[in-house]
Amino acid sequence: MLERLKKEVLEANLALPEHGLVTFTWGNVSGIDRGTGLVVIKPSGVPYDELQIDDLVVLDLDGNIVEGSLRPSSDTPTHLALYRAFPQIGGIVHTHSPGATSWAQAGRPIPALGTTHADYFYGEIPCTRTLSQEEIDRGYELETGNVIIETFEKEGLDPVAMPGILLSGHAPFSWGKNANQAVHNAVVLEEVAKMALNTFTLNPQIKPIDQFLLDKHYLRKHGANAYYGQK
Ligand SMILES: O=C(CO)[C@@H](O)[C@H](O)COP(=O)(O)O
Repeated sequence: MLERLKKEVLEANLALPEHGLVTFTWGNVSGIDRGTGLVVIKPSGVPYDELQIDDLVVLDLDGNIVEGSLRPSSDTPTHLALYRAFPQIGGIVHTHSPGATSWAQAGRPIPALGTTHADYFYGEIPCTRTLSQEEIDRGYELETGNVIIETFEKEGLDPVAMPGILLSGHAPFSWGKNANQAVHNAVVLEEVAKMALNTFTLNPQIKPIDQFLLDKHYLRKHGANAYYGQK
């Protein structure tokens, strides 16, 4: 079942330690087949160097396990909530990458301080509010998804133009049209988080880049008039 998607999700999970985004079993990647509505996700707590394709878990969007003998990632409810709310996305990554996690723990959004940021994220990378005790008691991972969705609705954000977010006190989630693009965006989020930390150290008074420069860089890579690369 879903062999091609499973292969893509396995390779995307194995790319996390390759890019230095995870330590031990931290983090997870999933992908969705929009035709069937089935999601493939990493099993919970399995070391990446032991992960096999048959360990992956297949679920429907209600969280029912369709295939797999292992327990799915503990973050599965978050992934499923985002797939239900954001039909444009096909892959999701969660990590505790140190740079982005530092901003999340500080409860601060990452401002667009340069063109590297602007190439991938159309503006400030948002940070959610913290969850209440009641929300945590209701279901931490599901409410984590809900607070991400709430943030996007409140700030009027497009999940395609803003393929990531910071969970206050926790760590980042990134996404894309598929698992591989979600990993790419997770790598970029970590890079721009580290760059922003260093930029503020060099110049604490730094301000976000001008809107026209943000537009120039984002729109040269995305949208109908994109001209970057060989597409
Ligand atoms: O955020 C956390 C733990 O705080 C999780 O994302 C773990 O980092 C990975 O959990 P599994 O996917 O292995 O259940």
